Parts: sequence; C-alpha cells; structure tokens
Amino acid sequence: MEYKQRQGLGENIRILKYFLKLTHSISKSHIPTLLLSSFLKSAIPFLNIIVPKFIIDELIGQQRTEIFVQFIAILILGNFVLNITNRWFDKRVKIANEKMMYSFDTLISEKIVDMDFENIENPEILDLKERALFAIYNHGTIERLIENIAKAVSEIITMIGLIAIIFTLNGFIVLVILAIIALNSKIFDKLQKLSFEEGQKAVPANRAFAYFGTLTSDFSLGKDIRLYNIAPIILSKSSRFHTDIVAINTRHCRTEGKYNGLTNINLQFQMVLVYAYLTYRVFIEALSIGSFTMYASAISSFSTSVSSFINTFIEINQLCRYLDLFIQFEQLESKNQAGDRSLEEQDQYVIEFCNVSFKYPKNKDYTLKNISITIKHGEKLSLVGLNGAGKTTFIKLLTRLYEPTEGEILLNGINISEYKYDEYMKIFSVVFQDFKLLAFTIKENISLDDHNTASDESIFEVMREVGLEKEISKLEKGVNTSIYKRFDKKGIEFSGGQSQKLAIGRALYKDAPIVVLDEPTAALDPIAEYEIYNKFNDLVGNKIAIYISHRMSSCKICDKIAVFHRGEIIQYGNHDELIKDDNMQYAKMFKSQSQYYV
Ligand SMILES: Nc1ncnc2c1ncn2[C@@H]1O[C@H](COP(=O)(O)OP(=O)(O)OP(=O)(O)O)[C@@H](O)[C@H]1O
Repeated sequence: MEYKQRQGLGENIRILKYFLKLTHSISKSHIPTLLLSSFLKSAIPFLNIIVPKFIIDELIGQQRTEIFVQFIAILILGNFVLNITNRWFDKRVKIANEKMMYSFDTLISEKIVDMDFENIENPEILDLKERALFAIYNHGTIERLIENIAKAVSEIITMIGLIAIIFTLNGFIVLVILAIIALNSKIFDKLQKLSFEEGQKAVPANRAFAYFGTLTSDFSLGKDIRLYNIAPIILSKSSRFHTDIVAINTRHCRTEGKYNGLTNINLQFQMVLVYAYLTYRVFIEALSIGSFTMYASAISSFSTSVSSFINTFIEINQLCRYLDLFIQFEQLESKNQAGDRSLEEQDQYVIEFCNVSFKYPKNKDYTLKNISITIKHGEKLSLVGLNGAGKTTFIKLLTRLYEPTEGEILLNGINISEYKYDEYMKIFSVVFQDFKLLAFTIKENISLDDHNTASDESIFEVMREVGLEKEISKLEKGVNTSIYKRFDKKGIEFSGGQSQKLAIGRALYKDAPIVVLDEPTAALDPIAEYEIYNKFNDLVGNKIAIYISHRMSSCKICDKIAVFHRGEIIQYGNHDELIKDDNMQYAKMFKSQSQYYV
C-alpha cells in the first residue's frame, strides 16, 4: 500500500471540511473563538495607520492641543484594549489547541489499537503510520493549520480595508504591489513543495532512527544489551541514520536560504517604487505629510498582508498534504473487525476448521494447509509439533488476528468473521508465548478492564490458584503492588516463571468459555508445570481448552491431540491411540522426551 499524494483545490476543500468537522466535534466553541480573535487582530493595523495621519496633520497644521491629546488618547487606549483582548483570546486559543492535540493523540492511539493485526507487521502501513504521526507531531500540523486558518481570515479583513484606503490614492499602485507579491508567492510555493518532498524523503530514516533510540531506553533489553555488548552496533546504526537526516536537513536549509534572499530583494524593490511615487505626489500635488505617512504605512501593510495571505494560503495547501496522510491513516479499513452478528451467551461452543489454508501476507508458501478439525464442547485439545509447524498460526486464525486464505472457521456453525469482533474476543482466554505484563499493579494486570470493580480477594484467589499466594502475601500492598519499578520504587520484578503464572492468572480471571494456552509453561519448573496443568483441567471444567506445549507429558491430560507437521495435521487422536504407532511423529517425540524423565 503506497501512500497517495492527492492535490488540488477540491481535495483541499475536502480535507479542510474533514478537519473543521473534527475540530467542531472536539470543541464547539473553538471555531467561533478563532473567528472573533481574527476580527479583533485585523483592527489593530487600521488604528495605527489612520489615527497617526490626523496626529501628524494636526501637528503640522493648526496644532490644537485638545484635538491632539484626543487623537493620542484614542491611539493609546485603542491599542491597549485591543492588545489585552487579543492576549486573552490567544490564551484561550492556546488552551483549546492543547485540547485538540490531546484529542488527535487519542484518535491516533485508538486507530493503532483497532488496526488489523496483520497491518502491524506490514512495513508500508508502518511507513504510512509514521508519515501520519510525523505530520502531526514533528510538523505541528494541527496547531499550524488552526493558526493559519485564523490568520487567513484576519488577513482577508485587513486587505479589504487597506485596498479601500489605497484606492483613494491610486488604483494602479495596487496592481504593481500585487505583481511583485505574485512573484514572491511563486517562490514561496516552490519552497513549500521542496520542503514537503524533503520531509517525506526523511521519513524512513526518521523511523529507523526513532527505533534505535527506543532500543537504548528499553529496560527489557537491558540484560541483552550488556551481556552481548549490543550498544556499539545500535549506536553505529543510529548514527548512520542520524547522518542521513542531517544531510537532508542541511540541503533543505541551503535551498531555503536562497529562496528567502530572492523574496527580500523583490520586497525592497517594491518599497523603492512606492516611496518614489509618494514623494512625487508630495512635491507636485501637495499631498499632506499626514496622508504621506498614512499611505506609506497602508501600502507597506497591504503588501505585508497580501504576501502573508498568499503564504498562509500556500502553507494551508501544504498542511493539507500532511493532514491528508493522517486522514489516509485514519481511514485504513479494519476488515478483521467487521461482523455484526451478536454472540449472545451460548450454552455450548463447537469450533470447526473446514479445509483452512493460510499464507502470511506477502509470503509465497502456505503456513497452514487444508486443516480440518472439530473441537467439541468441553474438549481438551493438545497441539504438538516441531518448531515452525504452524501451531501458533492456528490459534492466530482462531482468534481472528488473521483471516484464512482459503476455507472457513465456524463457531457453532457460523463463520467466525460474522460475529461482532468485541463479543467474539470475549469468549477467549488466551495466554500467548510472548504475553506481556504491564507496569500496572498486580490487580490491574489481572483484572484489566474490570479493575474498578474487581475485589482484592478475587484477585488473591486467582493468585492462589496459580501458586503465587506466598509471594503476594509477603508484599506490603498485596495485590495492589506495582509490577516493575518503572513508576514505583517498591514495585516488584517477577521471575520468568512467576510472570508466566501471572499471565495464566489473567486468563483464569477472565473466565471465558474457550481457553488457549500457547506454551504458557515454558518458563515454569516441572513441579509448577505439573500443578498448573492438573489444576487447569479442574479449573477449566467443561470449557474448551487448547494447549500448545513442547512438554509432551501435558498431552496425557487431553482428550485429543493434533500433531502438526509443516502446516498440516498428520496425526489426530488421544494419547493411547497415537502412542501405539511407533513409526509416527507423536510416539517418536513422546518417547524421545520421556527417556530424560525415566
Ligand atoms: N508474522 C509472520 N509472518 C510471516 N511468517 C510467519 C509469521 N509468523 C510466523 N511465521 C512463520 O510461520 C511458520 C509457523 O509459525 P508458528 O509460530 O505458527 O509455528 P509454531 O508451530 O507455533 O512454532 P513454535 O513451536 O516454534 O512456537 C514459521 O515458519 C514462521 O516462520
């Protein structure tokens, strides 16, 4: 999936509409506040252009103290009131922007969590995600877009007022200024396009650089980094990508310098023309000094406003490109989460794999081939096989992390993809090999979504079931102790086996009707493993339980065993049936392992 560059006014309007709608849904008062603030900002230039004309004319002309003081008072008071009000609005806009950024942050996090699992492993999607995040965080797209929209409104109002003043002098002068501004805008537009292209070129290097940056601060890698001396290779890779990023930025800064120099030369030329014309009018047509000052100031402000407006317009155009990346990311479909059939509580669950074959995205070969198996209600099934045989992949399909390439998986006779995703997920308690504990308390790690209502006793009961009651009893805060020391000095660091017991406890607490343990006991000592399996079968009761384990002894407690080999089920039956066939894989695996125990 390549990211698409969509351009044009129609596209920009679509993007801005999406953005304004989103902004409005986050805060109803934000857009009106911005508009009001823009109106007030555009009033300041007029005050400082028109009032000084009267002050100067009064000074040079009749010199009436009373009138002079009145104009000075209007100028000072007007500026004071407008500045205070603008500051107040700025503060409100700033707070509202923070709120907006937080809401965008939340949207991005929700999107990442809802993304199809296979996308998490797709480099193109990861690049798009990176482009979207880079746009939002590194370029401050949201804040800049809001600022620029407000600025554009304020500049339009200012320009209309200034044109009205300058026309009273000469309409032609307006055209000359516009021509020079058009030239400068062309230069700015070119610069913005270059800037966007350079920014996009830097995305892969930025992603790699950020990855190596997180490696050094990832505590869980601390042991490996020290024991295998990984730091030099991490730092050398990180430094290589950093050099690439610096080279891209240096190139961009040089180009920016050249283009900005050219724009300034044009502006100086314009001012020379304007002053020459005004001086001519003062000497030949007796234009007053007050009017001279007012027109000079109005023309200068007009030129600044038009350039600034066109630059704002071009910048909005560029920001729309960045925002479009965010929208493309936001609109990625989550096809695995489709399904609207309700999965109300059922008395019985039967799972059927019907001729299921599966290839990982972008893989040429099938990882699972023509799998057909039925798991009856209450059945305990053990999946065994050599490394890479496809056991975990079988579970990933069952839990809708991936969709079968061919064939279908049924739950109670209905294709699992038809069920509502959240309801389907509720019927599984899964412990994967690479389970993760979080830097939360023990209770939160076990009860997760339920942590506000779960009682300490119910968590302690689960800890007792997995054999952790002694360890927990010793802790000052019991089940409310934090895991890891990341946020709490008194946090606990569990051993690998203890962590695995906790992960199993989490599955037990969920009390779902289908339990899957994917090598959950690899880090447990033999006694703990024996206890857990025996206990588990009691605790699981008449639920479906699927175990994946390389400890063949666990197969004995199961009703059925499926032996996987290179993506196929080559043997299926109970222990007594399969052990008889000496020449087949099950008996070989079982016997080769049991000789170490006898
Ligand atoms: N995300 C992935 N993308 C591509 N190939 C994958 C992916 N995950 C696993 N595989 C491949 O699929 C095959 C089956 O892997 P799987 O994890 O299902 O095996 P397993 O039987 O559970 O192995 P083990 O006993 O080592 O855990 C392996 O060849 C593996 O390299």
